[in-house]
Amino acid sequence: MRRLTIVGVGLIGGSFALSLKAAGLVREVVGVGRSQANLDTALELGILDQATTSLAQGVEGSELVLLSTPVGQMGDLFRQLRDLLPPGAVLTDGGSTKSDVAALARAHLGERLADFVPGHPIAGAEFSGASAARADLYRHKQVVLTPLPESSPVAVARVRQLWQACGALVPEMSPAQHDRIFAAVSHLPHLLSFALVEELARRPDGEVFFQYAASGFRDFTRIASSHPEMWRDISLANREALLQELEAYQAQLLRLRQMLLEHDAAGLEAVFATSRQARNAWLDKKKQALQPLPDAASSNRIAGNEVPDGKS
Ligand SMILES: NC(=O)c1ccc[n+]([C@@H]2O[C@H](COP(=O)([O-])OP(=O)(O)OC[C@H]3O[C@@H](n4cnc5c(N)ncnc54)[C@H](O)[C@@H]3O)[C@@H](O)[C@H]2O)c1
Ligand SMILES: O=C(O)C(=O)C[C@]1(C(=O)O)C=C[C@@H](O)C=C1
Repeated sequence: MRRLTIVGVGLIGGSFALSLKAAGLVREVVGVGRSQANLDTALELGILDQATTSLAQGVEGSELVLLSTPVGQMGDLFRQLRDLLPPGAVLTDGGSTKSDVAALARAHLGERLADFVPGHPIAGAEFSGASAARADLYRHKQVVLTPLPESSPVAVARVRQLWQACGALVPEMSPAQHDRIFAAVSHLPHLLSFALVEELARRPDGEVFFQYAASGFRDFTRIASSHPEMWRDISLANREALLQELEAYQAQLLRLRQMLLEHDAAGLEAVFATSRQARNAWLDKKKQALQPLPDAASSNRIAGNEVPDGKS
């Protein structure tokens, strides 16, 4: 591809650019940002070849545009891109929520809706900005596409091919199913982690607790170091599903509370045992999915999926 544009050059967009550059699939990457300092970092790190704060300049002559800003920015970007997206260009995004993004695209993109393919890389970290970007972030990770009925099959195939070239597996599902799943396995855990740390930080004697907090606390709260703006936008965008998951979790906490009140040792142990078994089974399955196939000639093939070698 001659020119790729990344709107929002942070962990997700920067890693996509680095990965496609490493695969030799893109000649020039243009970054559009709102902070010059972050764009300068991206230029220094070789993520970008050109940088601008103007969306109009940034998408000029581009063949593919990735929106990798917080999801709260996307409505405004779609509104502008309806007229700015070059003819023939494909538009995609990496936002963590999909029903809101699909609705915003439908509301603002007009005839260019067919060129839009919503996506979500299930890979990330608590770090943000261009300096957090890594060429291998998507290797052996999943990238969920939630194509719209209006999305052109050619655009979907193109986006799928590029994520596969980054080393990712690319399942598809509906935006609603996506949001239900990720409310439970991503959005709720972040809410809980932020909540615990903030509650301790607000205590007048909070310092004492932090002083003695160790690896259990560190593991549970790693994601509370994530970007507040990004998580504000995700929480509000997926509010309905998140509220449902929060209710289910509250019911579970009440159940545990009752067991504690009743000194119900067997009940507590049964919950912990089921949880441990489920988590270990999940980890084993993940490990197995990453085993190379017996006849795999290269590490680019992994069980159940073909991952191309980056040449198109
Ligand atoms: N961090 C993760 O683990 C993760 C994983 C999967 C998906 N996502 C999603 O990917 C997107 C980006 O996340 P990230 O972790 O790369 O964030 P990030 O903070 O590292 O990068 C986002 C960048 O977008 C820029 N930006 C914000 N508004 C802009 C605008 N209007 N125009 C141009 N640039 C703008 C910010 O200044 C920042 O540099 C979010 O939608 C997030 O929900 C994040
Ligand atoms: O590893 C992390 O720090 C992440 O938060 C990554 C994580 C997740 O919850 O798994 C966060 C948000 C995304 O949309 C996808 C992935």
